[in-house]
Amino acid sequence: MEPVVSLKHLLFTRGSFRLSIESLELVPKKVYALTGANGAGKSTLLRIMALLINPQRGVVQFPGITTGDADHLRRQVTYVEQSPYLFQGTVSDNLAFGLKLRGVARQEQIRRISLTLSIVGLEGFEQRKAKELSCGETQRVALARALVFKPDLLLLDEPTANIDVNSRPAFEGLLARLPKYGVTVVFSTHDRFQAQRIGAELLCIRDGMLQAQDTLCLF
Ligand SMILES: Nc1ncnc2c1ncn2[C@@H]1O[C@H](COP(=O)(O)OP(=O)(O)OP(=O)(O)O)[C@@H](O)[C@H]1O
Repeated sequence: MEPVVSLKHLLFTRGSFRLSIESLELVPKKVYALTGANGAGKSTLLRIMALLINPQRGVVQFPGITTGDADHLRRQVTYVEQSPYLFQGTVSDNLAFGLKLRGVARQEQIRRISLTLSIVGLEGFEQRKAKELSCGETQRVALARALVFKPDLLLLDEPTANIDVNSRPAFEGLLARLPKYGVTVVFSTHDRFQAQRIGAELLCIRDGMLQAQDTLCLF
C-alpha cells in the first residue's frame, strides 16, 4: 500500500535541538499517536509533515496523495494547533471561511458543514457563537474546520490537552472513527495509554529520535 506520507533522511536543527528521522512511512486510513517527553520534538515533526517548516536535510513526500501542485497538497494535509483560534462569528462562519476561499458553492458549503459537524458530534451547532463555546466544543469545531476540506492527512497537536477527563472518551472515540472517513490521523499526546484506548499505532520520539515502532515508549 502506498504511504500517505514518507519521510527520509530527515534532519532538522534549531539551536541545540536536533530532530533526526532516517525513515518513516505512514499508511492510509490509520491513526498514529505521537508521544514523547516535553521538548522531544513532537510539534516540530507535525509541523514538518504539515509543510509549515522545512528540514535542513531530507525529504517529506506524499506519494499517497495525488498532487497537482503545492496548493493542492496543502489542502490535503491539514494541521490543527493545540490551542486553535476560532474567529468571532458563528461556528458556520468559521467552517465556511476556507470553503469560500476555495470557491465551494454556497449550497455545497452548507451540506459539508452540516455533515462535518455531525461527524464531530456537534449537530445543530451551525449558528452558535464561536467565542461562547467550551474548550472541548472549540476543539471539536477546530477539528471540523480541518475535516471540512476532506483532508487525506490530519495532523493534530495535543488535541485532548484542554479536554476534561469526562469529555475525553467521546473525543478519543471520534479520533478512532476518523479513518472511516478516509483520513489518516497523527496526533501528539503525553498520554501513551491513549494510543491503546484509540487503537492507534504508537510513534515515540525521544530527544529528537524516533524510536523503533514496537518499542515500549517510556519517558
Ligand atoms: N519557535 C521556537 N523557537 C526556538 N525553539 C523552539 C521553538 N519551538 C520549539 N523549540 C524547541 O525545539 C525543541 C522541540 O520542541 P517541540 O515543541 O517540537 O517539542 P514537543 O515534543 O512538542 O514538546 P511539548 O510536549 O512540550 O509540547 C525544544 O527544545 C523546544 O524548546
